[in-house]
Amino acid sequence: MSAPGLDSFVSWFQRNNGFIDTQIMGFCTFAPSEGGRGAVALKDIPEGQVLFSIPRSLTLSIRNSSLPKLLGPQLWREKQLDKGWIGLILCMMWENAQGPSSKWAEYLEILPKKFDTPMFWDENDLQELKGTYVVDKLGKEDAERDYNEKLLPIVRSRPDLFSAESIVTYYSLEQYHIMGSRILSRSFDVERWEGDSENDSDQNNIAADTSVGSAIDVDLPAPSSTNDSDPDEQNSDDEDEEDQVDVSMVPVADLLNARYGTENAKLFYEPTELKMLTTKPIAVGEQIWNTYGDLPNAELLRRYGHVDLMELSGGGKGNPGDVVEIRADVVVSVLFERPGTFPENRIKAIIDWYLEEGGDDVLVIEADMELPPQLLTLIRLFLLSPEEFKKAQDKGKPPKNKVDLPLLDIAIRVLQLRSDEFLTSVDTDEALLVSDLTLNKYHATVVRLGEKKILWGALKKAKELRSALVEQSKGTAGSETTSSKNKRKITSDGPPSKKSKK
Ligand SMILES: C[S@@+](CC[C@H](N)C(=O)[O-])C[C@H]1O[C@@H](n2cnc3c(N)ncnc32)[C@H](O)[C@@H]1O
Repeated sequence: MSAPGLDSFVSWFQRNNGFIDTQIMGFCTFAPSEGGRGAVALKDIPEGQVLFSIPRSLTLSIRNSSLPKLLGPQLWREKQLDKGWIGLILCMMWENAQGPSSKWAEYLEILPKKFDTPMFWDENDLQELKGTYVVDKLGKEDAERDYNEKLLPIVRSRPDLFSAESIVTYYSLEQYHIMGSRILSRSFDVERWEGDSENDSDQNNIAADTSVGSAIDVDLPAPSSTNDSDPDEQNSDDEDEEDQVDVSMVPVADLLNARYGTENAKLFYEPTELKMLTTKPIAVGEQIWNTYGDLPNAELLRRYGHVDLMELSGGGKGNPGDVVEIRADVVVSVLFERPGTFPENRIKAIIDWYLEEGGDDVLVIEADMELPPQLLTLIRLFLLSPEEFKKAQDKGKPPKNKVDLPLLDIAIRVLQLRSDEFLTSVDTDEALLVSDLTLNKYHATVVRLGEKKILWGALKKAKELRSALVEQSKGTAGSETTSSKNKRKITSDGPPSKKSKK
């Protein structure tokens, strides 16, 4: 079974030593809400079965493309083409410009040229995402700056490799966005294998692969990191980790769709090849899913151009992985609403210390709608006396957190201000979802509705907790002079973790 247009790609894959178990798996076109083109089980498949395998030499990465060698390794490094995605984008543009003579011609032919991601939306549709942080994360301006200031000068400086005519067709800004979006929605972080070196790219690898492969126990594959690469993550401080993976386009593996909680196949890395194995039994006729980490709809939309909508255990539809992010500056806005109470220089000193200590500048409310411990920790810092704050600094961690009325009042106001960033109500969006919407507007409505439901659920919980505390304080008034009984100890995450900030 094959989806339309895949025949010459599949032949190319098999000719180049790719393996697909065509007895048990085929390609077909599912409904758009099921991912469109994808893979289907042709028989009942047990867990642990190899569905297909891809020789490492067939993955498209800066390691395997011929361009880095032609440009020269020194220039490649000088221009930082080995950092982030820009090098891979250039390689993909280059391979595309080689037409049928590219090793990946048949593969490039089946990759999408159009995307439903907000990167390609007009202003009107982007407005629909107001309240979510999706638009701020698109990185469109950064991408365009990289194109104009990094990629284009390199291309223009080597007319021997990039002719003037080819620049217009193959190295345009439009192509840059297309290649970037292909990487965002389909690439894998492929772990390197032992014996790998800067110089052993392309077909020369085959011999090295074989010798390395024979020395490694291939029966014990390491679990893959699925295709969750992102330039933000690529540019992380963790250089060591970055050195261990190649962001790669992986033919066939990237034909599998994803849906929350449904993963039944996963990519495993071996010395000479990558193998897609079933992680659960799959019944005949079922879709084969390689889910990318059960992401919230905002991230699914930004990276892949789709959303997950399913029946939720508590009723209604949504994505159980949804979250709401709150920037720390919303907390600061609440403090500024109380002039004189929180002097500006004190706010700044506290925020600086909190960030230095590894506090996140974005606080995340998850689907359980609980107030994030980091949000409470941050608010608590502002409520400390100067002496208490000094003590916290000396100790290198904030004091143990407790929820009391002053803290809860600020938290409630933070949630209200964050809610005000959305233009529509839950009811309005629910009504919109059953009306006739364009795909982009439908996606935007699903994303913001999911976030608002969590936000408003959290607000409701926080208000209920406040009422309970007020009641409690009435009950204990007179019998206690301290407010210690008014405070409910929350499960604190202790000091902020030293995680990298995004
Ligand atoms: C890795 S590719 C999967 C194969 C892809 N359907 C194809 O035709 O090449 C990821 C893309 O597939 C689509 N997709 C995957 N899972 C989906 C889902 N659950 N619902 C809708 N679209 C999905 C999205 O367009 C996404 O960007």
